[in-house]
Amino acid sequence: EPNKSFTHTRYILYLSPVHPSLVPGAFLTYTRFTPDLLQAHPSPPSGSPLRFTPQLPPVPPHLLQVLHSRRGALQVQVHQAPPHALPSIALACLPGVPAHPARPRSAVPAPLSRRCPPAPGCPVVPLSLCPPVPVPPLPLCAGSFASLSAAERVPRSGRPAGRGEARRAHRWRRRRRDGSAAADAAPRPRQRRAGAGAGPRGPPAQQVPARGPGCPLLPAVPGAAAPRPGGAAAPGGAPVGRRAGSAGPGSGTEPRVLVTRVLCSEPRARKGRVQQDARGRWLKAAILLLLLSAAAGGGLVAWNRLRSQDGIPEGGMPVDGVTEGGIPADGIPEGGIPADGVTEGGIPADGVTEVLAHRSDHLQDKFVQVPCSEDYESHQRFAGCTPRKCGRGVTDAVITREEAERIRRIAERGLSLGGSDGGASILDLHSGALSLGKHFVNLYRYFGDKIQDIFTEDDFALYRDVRQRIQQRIAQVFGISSSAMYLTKPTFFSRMNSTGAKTTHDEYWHPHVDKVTYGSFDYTSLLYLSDYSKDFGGGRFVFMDADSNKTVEPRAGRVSFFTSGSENLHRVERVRWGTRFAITISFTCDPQHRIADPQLSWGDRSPAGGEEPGRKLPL
Ligand SMILES: O=C(O)CCC(=O)C(=O)O
Ligand SMILES: [Fe+2]
Repeated sequence: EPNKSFTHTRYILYLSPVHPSLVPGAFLTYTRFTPDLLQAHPSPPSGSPLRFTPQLPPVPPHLLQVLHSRRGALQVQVHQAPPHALPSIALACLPGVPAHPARPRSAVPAPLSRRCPPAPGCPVVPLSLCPPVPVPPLPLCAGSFASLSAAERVPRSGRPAGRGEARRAHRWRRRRRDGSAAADAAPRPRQRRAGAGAGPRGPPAQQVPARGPGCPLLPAVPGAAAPRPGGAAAPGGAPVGRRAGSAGPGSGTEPRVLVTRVLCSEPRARKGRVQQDARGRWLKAAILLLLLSAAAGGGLVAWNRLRSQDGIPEGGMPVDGVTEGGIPADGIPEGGIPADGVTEGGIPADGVTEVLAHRSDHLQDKFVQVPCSEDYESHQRFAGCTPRKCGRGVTDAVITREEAERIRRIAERGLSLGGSDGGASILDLHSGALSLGKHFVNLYRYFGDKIQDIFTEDDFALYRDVRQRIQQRIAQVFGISSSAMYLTKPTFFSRMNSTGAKTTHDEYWHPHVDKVTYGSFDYTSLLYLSDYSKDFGGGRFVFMDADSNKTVEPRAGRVSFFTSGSENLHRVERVRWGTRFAITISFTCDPQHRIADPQLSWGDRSPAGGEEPGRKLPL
């Protein structure tokens, strides 16, 4: 429902542990609005084979951010940039996953649904088609948001809403027409169930109590007392909730999934209604005056800081449709409206962003340990390799700037043969993939033995040497054996600039978890080949932690490495100007996903010949 008063919305999906399909190690998946960006989020062992599908248009993908995933609950945030409508969410069962509690872990499907063929074998069935199972009522907790004032149930697919539901929806509409604050705060009953073609949704129904400290996130209580929305205003705003479970006659005992929508910012209109006395106004004016004089004095300092921090080029302001202040010419700042203190990718505008590595630093060894996520538990563990210690490190002491320069020239030469129409091009010497226009070609097939005019043995030797040194450093820092970890795919050069994306492949700025996105990764490393704020602006790497963001400013020769699970959710800021080069070098603990170092001879593919680019190495 378009609502200009709100800037972002949180959906909290509570996965009922009583769902019949709950099996250890099953997966919750979500999409980022476009099917080909379909990503799976491996849920913890008690997870649910539920598919979470925000509707495709009209909210652009970069407005969705997975905030949090925990046993039984996934929290996503949608940054709403008016006039985009809020997305709908459809939840669906993945049939074919037998409801068998004793299902062995090893039989769990691969976590990446991109690898799961959409059909047959992996059809998405709307939640409402899942077999209803009566469950005992459970106590309801409302999460950390203080007052969820409204919730609603989803009628079963194909079944028209009951008369009670229709009546309540009507009442809601009437309140809304009357302009009551309660209706403002309440979600509009949905007309269609997302993705399922279902009839009208239930009305706003329940007010749930504030969650006490230590109150766990629990699924919905069927048939819980259901005061009307608007009864209790949230402190500091009017968050509203939306619940979806199976509804209908008897459905009070069939909660399966609870979707809570929390509108996180206060309606602006309300702020305007706040009375201010004359003293308050005078105080405001005085503060403003103070701020203005401080701003005048500090302007120069701020400008200089901005130049170095945000990578504004010496020659002036960024180009390519990006205006001063980083607001693209389309009027919507990158990632939506940064009201409510949040900008794209959840970087809080209130300064809760720490710099892990400044471009100007020369870091010997920086390492920050973070608790491992449970992601590794849903995969086979490999002794001496699978992360037990998780974290992120940055070093400028493994690869020299000269070596980075040479590697960068390899990337430039390779990418000069192709290049994406959009802002992100890749060159994967292992698989041969090279961006070309809106597609990829195979370098080795396309250019054959001409490859040897482009790259030399020395280039490939340096590439190998560099990756081996990075591998050794990772092994040393994480206390594992270098020989127990293997290069995996994709390992690739990236070239990013401020050209607008032409395909989803160009959208490199989305928050993601490498283990989810790429499957086989256990350790990710990035070797930067150009300098932030000198060669390009924007394009910082951002670890997105729950409490703050931590940035790594690229610098030629800088190696950033981290465990690939969701303890290291991250994104790359959009490049504002210039060109950014990097290599993503990835490692796996699973020998099955091992790949070979690239060979120049791959360009000379005799029928008998040699290893296939990108082919997995035999065990
Ligand atoms: O280039 C970067 O800084 C990060 C790239 C990245 O996140 C990835 O390749 O998965
Ligand atoms: Fe990544």
